[in-house]
Amino acid sequence: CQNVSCSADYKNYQIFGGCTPTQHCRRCVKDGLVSQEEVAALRRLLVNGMKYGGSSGGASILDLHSGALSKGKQFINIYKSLEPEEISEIFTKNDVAVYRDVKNRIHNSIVDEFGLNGEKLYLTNPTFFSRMNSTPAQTQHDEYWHSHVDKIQYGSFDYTSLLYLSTHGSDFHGGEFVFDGRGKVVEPREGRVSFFTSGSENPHHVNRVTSGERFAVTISFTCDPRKAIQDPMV
Ligand SMILES: O=C(O)CCC(=O)C(=O)O
Ligand SMILES: [Fe+2]
Repeated sequence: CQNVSCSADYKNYQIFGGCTPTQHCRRCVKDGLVSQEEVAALRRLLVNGMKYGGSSGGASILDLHSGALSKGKQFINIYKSLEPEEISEIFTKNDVAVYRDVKNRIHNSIVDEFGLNGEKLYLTNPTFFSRMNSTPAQTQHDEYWHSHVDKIQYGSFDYTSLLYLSTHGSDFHGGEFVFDGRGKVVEPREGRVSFFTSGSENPHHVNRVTSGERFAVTISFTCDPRKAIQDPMV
């Protein structure tokens, strides 16, 4: 991991002991936390979900918690617009168990790396699968290449994690993850997990994908129990 000085962003929110990053801000990359079989299951889930939707531009998301799925220029809620049989074509109980296990492992890794109290770090919204490709943007949601700070963009985030389900240089070109400033790059590769504190100490963007398809999962954590979300139900 690489240490960075924490920004003052967290002071604009309530501070939660044993969780809020006020002293230790960093960026970590871990390989080997997630197995090839798990990656394959999650990637299949994402590809299956996209059969029922997909953005008309270059960025599509599927959020199993809220049910949001990109479709054309908008979003549908899979739990409202799809039949139960269609939902079961997207994911099985086993796939959801894989998702939960992987998420818990990443949670534990963040807790260890930052010395947190595990009971005080919660999953938050939005947590979602993403597919990015080189299709020209149709709406702002497709413009994934802009620099941003997750805590400012999404509010509740304190720790952001990213799980990559495809590999830069073989499944797709472009699409590197870049921390702005000194331009430190994380090359997406299958099973790689990157996590970092979500404040202004870690502004970042994704380079435009020039060919192929980039699959990832954004898994977000908060220290605020009021912002906690539950595992998806099946
Ligand atoms: O997919 C990525 O590598 C980064 C996505 C991202 O920055 C975000 O979801 O906030
Ligand atoms: Fe981000």
